[in-house]
Amino acid sequence: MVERANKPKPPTLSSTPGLPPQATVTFSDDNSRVIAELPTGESVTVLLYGATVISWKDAQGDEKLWLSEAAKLDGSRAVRGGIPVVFPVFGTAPTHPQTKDLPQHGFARTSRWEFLGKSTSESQTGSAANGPAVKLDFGLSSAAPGLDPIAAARWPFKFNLIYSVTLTQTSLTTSIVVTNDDSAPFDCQVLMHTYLRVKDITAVQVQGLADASYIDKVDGGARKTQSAAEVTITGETDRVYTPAGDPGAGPVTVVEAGRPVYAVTRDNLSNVVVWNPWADKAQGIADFAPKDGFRNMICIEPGAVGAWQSLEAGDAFEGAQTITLLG
Ligand SMILES: O=P(O)(O)OC[C@H]1O[C@H](O)[C@H](O)[C@@H](O)[C@@H]1O
Repeated sequence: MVERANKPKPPTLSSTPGLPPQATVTFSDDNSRVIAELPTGESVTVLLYGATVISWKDAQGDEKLWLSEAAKLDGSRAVRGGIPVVFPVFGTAPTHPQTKDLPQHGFARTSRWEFLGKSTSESQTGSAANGPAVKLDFGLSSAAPGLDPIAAARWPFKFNLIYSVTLTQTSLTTSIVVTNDDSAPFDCQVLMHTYLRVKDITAVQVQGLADASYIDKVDGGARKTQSAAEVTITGETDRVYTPAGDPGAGPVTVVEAGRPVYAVTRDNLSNVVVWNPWADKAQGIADFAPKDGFRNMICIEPGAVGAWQSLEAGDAFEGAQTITLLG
């Protein structure tokens, strides 16, 4: 049962001018969520609350993201699942003067964003046409009526965020541009808290993090190095990885029962958080359901959270992730 804060307007459906009829992309915007569906059946749903991607389905209708059955979709709390946007602080930062009073993961995920519009194009893989792609743009600024009021009062900077969600037949890209519209500099962190759906967490291996340094939040923030070639999940896992080299260098790949299923590539996002609450922690998270749902999810969270992004007045920061379906 979907809960809504306001009585929705009737959905509006429209096709896309500029594309041939057989390539019609379908849109629905009911003032609480935006849905886009490619002619081949892939779809994405974005809740305006938090600009949270709450569903990404392939052409067969198979869901790629994990969303808690107890997730609140009515704006009463951050969505448990999908892809919440973390800004301007990851976790909490009690010793950082600018963000010390903000709630966990900031306020982007608890603000109502504005839908700025949609655009379509032909996506390419190398030189091959890859069908239509659709891009949905969302905005949140310090002047927005939907800004979380409590959080905004605790972070009094002028800012602008543009968040874009791009769907192709084989991938989902989320990208963010943070602009400092203030006359003073500010520090921020950004992260895309992606809950990927898996069939059985005990059969999952995460590749692409070998030799990366990480902070182990389950072990009191100890600094470690990933010695095994693959990360496997056998208990509560909460690690902030900093892979060496350029963020664009190589994907983080989720392999399930020996079969690669997702490749996550990063653009200008230096960190990757790997999170699974496992049984005990899931038990204590009120909106986590079913309680054994930790078996069907793994969070792979690209972000810029290992250090502060210091933006001078007028400066911008841009980062993106692309999740590609494999196999
Ligand atoms: O419960 P939330 O505020 O949504 O946070 C969920 C999780 O987010 C990240 O993955 C952090 O690394 C975890 O420490 C945290 O538990």
